[in-house]
Amino acid sequence: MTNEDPDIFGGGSSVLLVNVIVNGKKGSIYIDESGKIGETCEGTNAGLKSEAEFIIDGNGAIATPGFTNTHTHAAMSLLRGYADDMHLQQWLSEKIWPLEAHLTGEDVYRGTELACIEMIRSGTIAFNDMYFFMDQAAKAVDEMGMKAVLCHGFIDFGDEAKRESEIKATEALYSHVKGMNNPRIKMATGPHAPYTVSREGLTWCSEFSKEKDVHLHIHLSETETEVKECIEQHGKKPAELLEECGCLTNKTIAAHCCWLDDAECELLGKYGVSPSHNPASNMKLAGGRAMPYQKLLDAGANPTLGTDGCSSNNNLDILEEVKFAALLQKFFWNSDTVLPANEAYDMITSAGAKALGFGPGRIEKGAPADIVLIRTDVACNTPLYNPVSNIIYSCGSNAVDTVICDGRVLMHENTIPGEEEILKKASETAFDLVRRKEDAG
Ligand SMILES: CSC[C@H]1O[C@@H](n2cnc3c(O)ncnc32)[C@H](O)[C@@H]1O
Ligand SMILES: [Zn+2]
Repeated sequence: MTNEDPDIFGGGSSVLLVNVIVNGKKGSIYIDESGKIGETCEGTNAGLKSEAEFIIDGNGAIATPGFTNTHTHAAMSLLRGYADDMHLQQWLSEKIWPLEAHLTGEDVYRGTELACIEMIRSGTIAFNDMYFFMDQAAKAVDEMGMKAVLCHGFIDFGDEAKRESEIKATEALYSHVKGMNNPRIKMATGPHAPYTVSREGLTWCSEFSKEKDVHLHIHLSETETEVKECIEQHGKKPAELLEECGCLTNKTIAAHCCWLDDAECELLGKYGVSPSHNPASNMKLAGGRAMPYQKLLDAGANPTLGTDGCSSNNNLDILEEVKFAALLQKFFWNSDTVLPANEAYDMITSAGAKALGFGPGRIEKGAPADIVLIRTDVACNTPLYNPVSNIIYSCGSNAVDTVICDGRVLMHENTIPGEEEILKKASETAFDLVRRKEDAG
């Protein structure tokens, strides 16, 4: 592949991808100035060469739809390696929340930039994010050229004053994102979890989501303890509580979903919820159970994949995650056929894109040009009997060569403009955050 002109990163240009494998055949893809796929065809399509401002020779690369990460806390990239090998509640209350209390908007901006770099490197073009100072996350996403659904993590612990401030933060994010007028960036409501948000808070979030037609992003049934406590406190299982509060819709993304029982899977299916499977985080925090993927799919839900934050994973590599998902499902449910490669691939392409409302997640005429080129001239892609099998099971992120989001080239020939400076700033910011916490005692 050649990168003769650095302006290839600018966006707003027509690009012709030649010599790529697209939908299983050797061919070309034309991307128009508006960032849409104009045409895909077999062969080199010499006719279109004269129209395109840039030509990228894929040198036999696989052209795949860009990947979607449906659950993360991007700026937690700054907390990578800060607290490992702990029980979830202890990890959150003793290490993570005390450090997060010192976060600033600048931290979230730098952490989200770093997260974008990491996600782009694994072929991710869109993500669903829950954290704090989300106007700063939005600024980073805007500059990095990715797509994201952003929510302020809403926690009230049943306290009315806290609820009022969370409502204000959510409303402020709504106005901010609306004002940005960037179709790649959307907001959602983000009730953190049934164990951290009151019924009133959950109901407010569901009503606001419906009124504004935005997504709702929540953690659901990650641990057995939270399920038991929900039944003790509310006399209901967590998914039933969410139904009662209006939180289950086809714009709901529910992270983890490990401990759902059959009836709760049916509920998520009935409302067309998108569960986000987070296998690395669940294994690391020893959640004890894998998301019931097959039950959710059969019930009509839209299972997708997320990495969770960098403190419980500890990276944002969706290709590593998808392999974990395909393996964990088989291991935990003792079935060698559950979550086959083609379904795992759907989770990170079409299902993920559907969950966030970012196009079909397929390479087809008229779709947003969200395209990733994966090198085939590397050991892990040799031989290439089945591109989808290799993407899920063998190739890994170091085979990702070029990433295009809405027609804008974000990475080309393994290069992301500005990466060195972003890593430097993120490292300084992370150490400064920990120093501020230590200084405060
Ligand atoms: C209020 S913003 C999001 C909030 O969630 C915390 N978090 C990160 N990972 C997890 C997890 O696996 N379960 C529950 N909560 C998690 C994060 O640290 C933020 O405080
Ligand atoms: Zn999470």
